[in-house]
Amino acid sequence: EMTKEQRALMKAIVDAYNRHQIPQDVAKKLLQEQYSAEENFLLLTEMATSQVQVLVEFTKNIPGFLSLDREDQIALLKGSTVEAMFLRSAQVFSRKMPNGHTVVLEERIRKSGIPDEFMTPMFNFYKSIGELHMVQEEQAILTAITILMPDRPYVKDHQAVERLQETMLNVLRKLCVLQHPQEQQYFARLLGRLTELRTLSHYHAEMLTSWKMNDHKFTPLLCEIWDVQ
Ligand SMILES: CC(C)c1onc(-c2c(Cl)cccc2Cl)c1COc1ccc(-c2ccc3c(C(=O)O)c[nH]c3c2)cc1
Repeated sequence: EMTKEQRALMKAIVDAYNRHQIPQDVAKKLLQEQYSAEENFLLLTEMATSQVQVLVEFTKNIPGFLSLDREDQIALLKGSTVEAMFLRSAQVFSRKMPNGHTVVLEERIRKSGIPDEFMTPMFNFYKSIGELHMVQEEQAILTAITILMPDRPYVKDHQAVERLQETMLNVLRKLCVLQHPQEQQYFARLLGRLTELRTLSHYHAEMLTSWKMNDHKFTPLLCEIWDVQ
């Protein structure tokens, strides 16, 4: 059973996860603008920039995050943004957005100059997340666990991050038993997705390089968080 503290922690994280979403007018743009590769790239850049802002706000609401060393907070954000955005966009796909967003988002990603060799692993990941049928609480806590990864580059106080992440892992483990009682290994499968996220973030670094080579422009926020340009 979950303790009172664990239930309070889960509520705080799920509320933050729901409170911070991409503004609807930005998400709606996916449906409106036309389909040139240039236009798609610009739209995805706008979505990513908006999503980074949403992630920063969500992260600040993770209990204990703001008590971490400031430089470690930055290191965790920089190190986890791509993975958290793969998780978030995967959830958008598995949510089967009502007004066809999913199809449009997939189309725009497929036609945005991303080299084909990254498409397969990316959409395999989206499929594997969809098959898990995560509940919202699991999505929110898994995102927090991804952000609180102690072995990100440049993290100094490894232990402080590990303590926070461990608290989240304990909540997630209990939540999985509650939500998927018939699936013994559900928790293990969820954590397996975090390994897949690491591979995707390596692919993403190569995607960035190939976009940079073709002189694609990013926003100042993305340049800062992804150390491009
Ligand atoms: C700079 C650009 C070209 C880029 O580089 N790598 C990636 C990239 C890609 Cl192409 C795939 C995965 C991860 C990244 Cl960073 C991207 C595009 O990133 C994103 C990030 C996030 C959304 C995203 C989030 C939420 C919602 C949402 C809702 O919540 O209601 C409704 N629509 C959503 C859309 C889309 C695209």
